Amino acid sequence: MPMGRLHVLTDARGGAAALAAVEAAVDAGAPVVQVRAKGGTDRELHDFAAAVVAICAPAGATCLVNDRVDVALAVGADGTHLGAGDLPLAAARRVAGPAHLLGGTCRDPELARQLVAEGADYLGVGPAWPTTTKTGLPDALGPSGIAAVAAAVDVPVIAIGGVTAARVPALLAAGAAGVAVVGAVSAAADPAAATRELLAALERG
Ligand SMILES: Cc1ncc(COP(=O)(O)OP(=O)(O)O)c(N)n1
Ligand SMILES: Cc1nc(C(=O)O)sc1CCOP(=O)(O)O
Ligand SMILES: [Mg+2]
Repeated sequence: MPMGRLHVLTDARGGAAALAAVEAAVDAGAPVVQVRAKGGTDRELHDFAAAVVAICAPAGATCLVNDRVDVALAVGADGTHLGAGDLPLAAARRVAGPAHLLGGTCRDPELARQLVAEGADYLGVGPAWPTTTKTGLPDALGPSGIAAVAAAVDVPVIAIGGVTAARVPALLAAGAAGVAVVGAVSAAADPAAATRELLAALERG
């Protein structure tokens, strides 16, 4: 399955509003949705992820689950995105098999190379710019930090953190294959229009 260039991450609170934004984004052509829900029970995460798969699958959109390869497999998602505190990428690969998409978060070329050696299909690299969506992140990498990682590996680099349509050209020029967003779609007054704007920026390059 080809890796889409726009990853729309769900509002971490989950629920009906998050699902409505996913539906609008997928209807507008978002190729990848990442289920990113924090703070709920395993059952709540499972049910939310299953609902996102049910939106993505008929539209041909790829569905990834953040943090939890077990939940991704249980709901029939296409892949899992793993961060520093999650199951190691190599372990997730052993559990999920070769066909399951696996992405890993990294912020420097050294970890990027390690994750690819462990079997990463793509890398999420950030924060590209400061973000209000997540706390505790290191300083923003800027396009030059994204470029350093993109030059080190041959898997797609998906830039994340403070991404807007206006910032897409700088990221593509840095070697990013695509972008991941939370606020730019989930917090938009019109998530479908916001998705179309991001897709147009990616298409223009
Ligand atoms: C595409 C993409 N890149 C990076 C991240 C961050 O993932 P992670 O390090 O697991 O942090 P949380 O998202 O769990 O807060 C991502 N989710 N997606
Ligand atoms: C979930 C996440 N991870 C990041 C990282 O750099 O690892 S930045 C981020 C939040 C991205 O949200 P927004 O598009 O609203 O800035
Ligand atoms: Mg995570």
